[in-house]
Amino acid sequence: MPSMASSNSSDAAKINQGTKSDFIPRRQKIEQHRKNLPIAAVEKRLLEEVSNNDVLIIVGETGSGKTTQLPQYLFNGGFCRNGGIIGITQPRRVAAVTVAKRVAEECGVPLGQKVGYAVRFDDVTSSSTRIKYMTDGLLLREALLDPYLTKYSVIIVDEAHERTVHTDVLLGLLKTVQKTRSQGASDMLNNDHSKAENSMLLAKENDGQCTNVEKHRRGKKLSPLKLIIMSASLDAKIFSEYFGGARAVHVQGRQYPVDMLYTYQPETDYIDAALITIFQIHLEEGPGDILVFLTGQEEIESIQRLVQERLPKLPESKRKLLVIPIFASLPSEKQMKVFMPAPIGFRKVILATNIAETSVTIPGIKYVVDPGMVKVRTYDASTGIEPLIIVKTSKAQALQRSGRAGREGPGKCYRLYPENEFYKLKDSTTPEIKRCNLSNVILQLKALGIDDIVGFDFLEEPDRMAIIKSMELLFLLGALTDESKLSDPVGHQMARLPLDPIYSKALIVASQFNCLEEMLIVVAMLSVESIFYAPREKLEESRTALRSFSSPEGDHLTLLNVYRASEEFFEKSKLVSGNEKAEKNLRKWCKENFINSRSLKHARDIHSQIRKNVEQMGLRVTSCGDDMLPLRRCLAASFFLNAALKQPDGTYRALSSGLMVQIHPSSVLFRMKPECIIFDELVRTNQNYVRNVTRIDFLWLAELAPQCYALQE
Ligand SMILES: Nc1ncnc2c1ncn2[C@@H]1O[C@H](COP(=O)(O)OP(=O)(O)OP(=O)(O)O)[C@@H](O)[C@H]1O
Repeated sequence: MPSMASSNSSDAAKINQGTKSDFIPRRQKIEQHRKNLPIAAVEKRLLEEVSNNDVLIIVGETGSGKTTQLPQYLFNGGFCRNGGIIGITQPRRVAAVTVAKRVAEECGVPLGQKVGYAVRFDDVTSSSTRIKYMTDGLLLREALLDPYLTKYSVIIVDEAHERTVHTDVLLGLLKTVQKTRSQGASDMLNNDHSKAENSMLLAKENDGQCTNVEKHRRGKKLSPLKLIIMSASLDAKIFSEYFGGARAVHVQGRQYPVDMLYTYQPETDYIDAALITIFQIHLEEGPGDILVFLTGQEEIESIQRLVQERLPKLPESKRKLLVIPIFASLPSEKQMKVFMPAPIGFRKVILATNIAETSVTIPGIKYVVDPGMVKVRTYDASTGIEPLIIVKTSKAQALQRSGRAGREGPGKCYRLYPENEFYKLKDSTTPEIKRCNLSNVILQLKALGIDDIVGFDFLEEPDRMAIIKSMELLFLLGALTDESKLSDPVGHQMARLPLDPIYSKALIVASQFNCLEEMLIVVAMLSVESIFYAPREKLEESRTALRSFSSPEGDHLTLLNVYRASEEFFEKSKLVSGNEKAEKNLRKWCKENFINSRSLKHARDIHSQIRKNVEQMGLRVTSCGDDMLPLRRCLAASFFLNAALKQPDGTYRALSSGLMVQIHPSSVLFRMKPECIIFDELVRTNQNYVRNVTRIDFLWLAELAPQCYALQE
């Protein structure tokens, strides 16, 4: 058992927790709760600050009420007058959804009316929505259709300390939007350029050719935009400087104290230490649920298995422990399970990735276990590889994690490292923009009309090499012209699809190769994690199951076979037993075939969503039937940057980076080793492995991607 030292580092002011009876109606309880939040004491002052400052930075402790309360104060303070919307961005969809639900409840309105949310593929808002929670990525996409974000009177960028690439780009964009909007539309319509533009647009509108954006621009009066940047652990200075010395205010006080505990010694195996700590809390501490932060699905599933294996060894009275996982690739209805109360007498243990790190309040959580590790994607511009690596969290992340306790009553946070290690952690996380492939961002900026990427006013400039490499990739995919402008129609179509540029390209090419029906399935299946699972004790059986789907042409076609087989089974089952029973039967079918039913369900959802997208764009959804040649050629025509050639020793050379790679053992082509392949991703463990691989003909590369391969013949 890791021995823990308690620290009084929590300087939290304990405020009246109330000992009211549970019989008080829920609404009254919520009202009482709202009044007790630290932010409530400064409501009036905050409203004045927002009125007096166009940009305001708010820093306040976790749980003080920023995310849920400030939008309501602004609404009541008249900031939605004239129909303006208060938009609040979150780095993660689970936060946007759950906070919106909570705020709708606090306001006593149905979700989707006054209070709503919008995340990729899920919009729960209406024309009456005035408080809208959304992901930062979604607001960026909205800017494509409404470049001045005219429907918003206030935009709050929440959890800005996370510095996601979307938050960083959004801040740059908002800076320009705010400037333009404060100059006002009267200005726009009065200067000569705008007058000329206006009459041109009027003519177009009369001819019925005006787009929505243009209609909007024509004669629309722009009102000023208020911008608020918020976090619990924000380096206010960098944001303040970026916005020309913007005002920063601090909201003091925390709702409940959180007792911090550290180990005496560093832990050699944090998984084992987490497992022991879960049982230590369960057996020795009072009631309250446990939230454990892990780095990914694999770790979560392994701890879930270990807890479940050990439970039967406990005395019967201690076996009521319910393990619930939450990670990004889990379908959203499964994610929502963590927010449901445990059955009476049970304690919940939530195993989460950093998806549950910021903004969310998970009811019942009293104990947080933080091993101090996180998985991050990095980007090596010279090779184009984006390896996922496990690193120590920053101080900001550690604070956010501990902040998930102490939201409904006093809490405890178990950091599985010594206290002095905490002080050695980096203050904040390296901004994602400095460690990611920028092709998606560049595509979006270009679609917004921002052509000079290097000259864009970034909060922190990305690496030049990363910009150049990403532009090169977009150029080779045909999204950019020789002048680095968005190409028509391919570049514009790619920007409209909410997918990685290579996947978008694959869908666009597939419509020309008459295999879009199949490519939609392949892209949906590639977008989810681990379709197959192979339990150690049933390795042989799972291999046999996989063989029944496997295609000698490779993994993409194998994934297609799985999807088609599952659809066929589902449709037949639905005819016989109805929809609900068919869903249940499908889960059973998945289990028998060693397929991860959660991942398959997620792929089905993504499939129907992207199908809608391509149909709206007017792409032809036709099928190549049983002839898989067009699909493989289409994969070559879109994944050509991920092509590799077999070497005499059986390894492969990736053609665009020159890296030596091997086919991952999970691939159906692992033993077959065809001459030439394309792959979906390159992962670096002890070796460079390529995953999701398809056999192609080397000559197709020169034919289908001459911009890349013609000269190499
Ligand atoms: N879904 C919920 N269920 C129950 N209580 C909630 C819920 N959401 C919020 N609360 C309560 O409201 C308080 C304030 O939450 P809010 O998210 O506004 O704080 P915050 O200051 O934005 O915190 P953070 O910086 O961690 O996001 C929480 O501490 C919790 O007590």
